[in-house]
Amino acid sequence: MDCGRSPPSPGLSLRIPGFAFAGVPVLGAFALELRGGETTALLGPSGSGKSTLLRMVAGLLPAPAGARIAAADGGPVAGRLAWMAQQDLLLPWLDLLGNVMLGARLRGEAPDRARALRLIEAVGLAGRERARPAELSGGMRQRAALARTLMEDRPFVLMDEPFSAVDAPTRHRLQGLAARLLAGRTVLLVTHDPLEAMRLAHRVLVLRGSPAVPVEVPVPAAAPPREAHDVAVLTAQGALLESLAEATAEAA
Ligand SMILES: Nc1ncnc2c1ncn2[C@@H]1O[C@H](COP(=O)(O)OP(=O)(O)OP(=O)(O)O)[C@@H](O)[C@H]1O
Repeated sequence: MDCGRSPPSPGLSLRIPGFAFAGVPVLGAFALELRGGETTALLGPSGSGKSTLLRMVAGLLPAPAGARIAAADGGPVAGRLAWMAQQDLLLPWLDLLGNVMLGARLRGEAPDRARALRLIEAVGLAGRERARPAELSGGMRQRAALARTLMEDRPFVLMDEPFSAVDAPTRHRLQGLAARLLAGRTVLLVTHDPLEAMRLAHRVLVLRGSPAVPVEVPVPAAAPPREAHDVAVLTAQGALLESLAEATAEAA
């Protein structure tokens, strides 16, 4: 199934004047353009504000005064976002098909059952439509979560450590699947995994400093998805790891 978007999704423009929780600064002031149809990976030390930024973009946290989060096509951001988290957030009492169609049901719309079935097939879960989440492995549940994210067919996709809870080979397969199915969307991917960032992202940012601001790091010349064993990917992964170590030392 071709889930890519053509033409690609619009870009997202973020201008954050800084952000604090109860007076404790978390994010510094910065402006960031997420290019349309591209995946931007965001890394940084634990507590540097990655999820905070993601939640702000998603509208789950009130943006501070003076912040601007805008779509490059002038359209709204709210209502055009899909979210995929580390926890699959599947409802245990619904089967796989019910979970994939949940968004439409919650909005009181008639779900597109044929599309849901095609997406379930695309993530390799055909034949498991009637299975409850408890009957699926962790990797299968994340694939189900990916199908549910794609079911929303939103131009903007926010992913918060989407594959961190699964084993390395499963993560590797899920990354390939996500790259194929999310092609053309504007994706902001929070991850702790430098290899994941270098495989999937057009641009890689590290939150550095205190309060933290995103700093761009070099990526291999080839367009993503990139092979994990590619020398350029491994070299970039090493450099990213060093940048993360420096960021962690700065934050300590
Ligand atoms: N609701 C909240 N109220 C107060 N402080 C918060 C709240 N949410 C997060 N924080 C604080 O804001 C800072 C940034 O948290 P955030 O979850 O964005 O970090 P992160 O980079 O995503 O971390 P991790 O990699 O561990 O998930 C942390 O110091 C955290 O304790």
